[in-house]
Amino acid sequence: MSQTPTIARLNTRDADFDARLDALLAWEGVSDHSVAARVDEILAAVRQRGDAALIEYTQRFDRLTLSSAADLELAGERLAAAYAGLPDAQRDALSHAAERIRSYHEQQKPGSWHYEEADGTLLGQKVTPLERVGIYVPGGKAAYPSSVLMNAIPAQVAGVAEIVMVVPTPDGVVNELVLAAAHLAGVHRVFCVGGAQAVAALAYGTESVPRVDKIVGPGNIYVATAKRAVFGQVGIDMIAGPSEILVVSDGGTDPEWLALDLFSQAEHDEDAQAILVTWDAEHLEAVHAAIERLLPTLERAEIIRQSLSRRGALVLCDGPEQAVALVDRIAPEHLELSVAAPREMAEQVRHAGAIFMGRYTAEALGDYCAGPNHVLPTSGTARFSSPLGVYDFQKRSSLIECSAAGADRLGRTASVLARGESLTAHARSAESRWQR
Ligand SMILES: NC(=O)c1ccc[n+]([C@@H]2O[C@H](COP(=O)([O-])OP(=O)(O)OC[C@H]3O[C@@H](n4cnc5c(N)ncnc54)[C@H](O)[C@@H]3O)[C@@H](O)[C@H]2O)c1
Ligand SMILES: N[C@H](CO)Cc1c[nH]c[nH+]1
Ligand SMILES: [Zn+2]
Repeated sequence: MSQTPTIARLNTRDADFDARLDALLAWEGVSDHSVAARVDEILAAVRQRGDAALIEYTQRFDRLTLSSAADLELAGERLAAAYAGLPDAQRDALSHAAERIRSYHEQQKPGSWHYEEADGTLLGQKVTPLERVGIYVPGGKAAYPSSVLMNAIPAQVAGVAEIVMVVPTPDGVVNELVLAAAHLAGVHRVFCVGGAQAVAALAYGTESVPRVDKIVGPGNIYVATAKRAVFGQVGIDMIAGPSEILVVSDGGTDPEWLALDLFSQAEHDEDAQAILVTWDAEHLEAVHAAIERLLPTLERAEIIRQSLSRRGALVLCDGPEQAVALVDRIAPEHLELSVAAPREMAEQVRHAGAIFMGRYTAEALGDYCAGPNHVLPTSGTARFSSPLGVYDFQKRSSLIECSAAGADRLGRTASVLARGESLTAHARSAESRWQR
């Protein structure tokens, strides 16, 4: 009986390489009709029946029975108590991570700007924080206090007035670190709901959950599909689905380090993706051997095994240039450049959510405390999306103030263009301010 291999082996020289890689990259869930149909049904139910539907779905998918809608929300004192009750080591680590994330995001803060032309006309851009945002913190297969910090801190730095957090608490199990992180990061309200129903509640509002202006944060296929579906009703940040890592190695890094780096993302979800690309055939064998050796030692071995066998790959390519071309084709969420000259290689890369440079930079450090955001575009959307940042929590308004002379000068150009469009009311509006 043939056994499913732990991880696929691909060679760019094989005739079926492109087809096999494309099949691995296709994230089934995104186009899966049954997921989309279920999400549509959930969104419609929450939109129509509000809290009642939210309670039903929470019972069905998170096995949490709530006696009333009021139980959906956790009080601020509960968050503060969680923070106060943490062991010192956890409180210190959370604070250290929060400080580093805050410092990094402070650098992103764009200000309003304007300039004046010679005739006194002023042009500019006013930056305004969003009023109320919803942050989705995943919680189905693992608890993510780090995601609380990564979502809430940039919102706070941007000056958002109200941060509403949703997080599933399967079987009613509340994670103290998640609550403590919410307290530390200045989250205003926390609701114990997850999945598509939580996204629906934030998008449409229910009797208990306030409707928000934008929903941000990562989640599984139900969350990602729901965010895509409500876009337009509310803003969304990006599609941040199951985690991904692409490691490019020149053969000089300890194979066990790389095996663990691949595991670190594979352990998130059976749908997560971990890929190694190298042009050193012996090294590929060594990483493969390290995977087989270390996998049984991991607590989440079963999730990792499924993720690696379904969506993982060890790819042998011809050299660094081909490796960079593969990176751009895959556009991974996380890219590790485990090579001798990582900065030079990073300059060649166009598409990746975050680039981790050098043999010592384990992607896991970025997940928790390096400082940059860990909410990143997945499934190839790094081609056009960026990491979650302060800019996601702000919007911009253009500023225009014409002097009398400026109104005359611009009015003459506008008049010609408006008449060219046969929009004569526009033309006459501009002409009415001419100085004659
Ligand atoms: N891209 C990023 O920045 C980033 C960061 C952290 C985590 N992640 C990813 O987020 C995901 C978290 O997933 P998770 O499952 O642990 O938590 P989750 O909170 O995203 O999903 C749990 C919810 O999914 C819903 N659900 C589960 N099965 C369902 C079903 N059969 N039908 C309808 N709804 C169902 C339930 O409502 C449940 O509350 C992982 O894929 C992880 O890799 C991504
Ligand atoms: N790797 C995840 C983003 O894809 C973030 C995370 C949180 N905790 C651990 N990892
Ligand atoms: Zn991670």
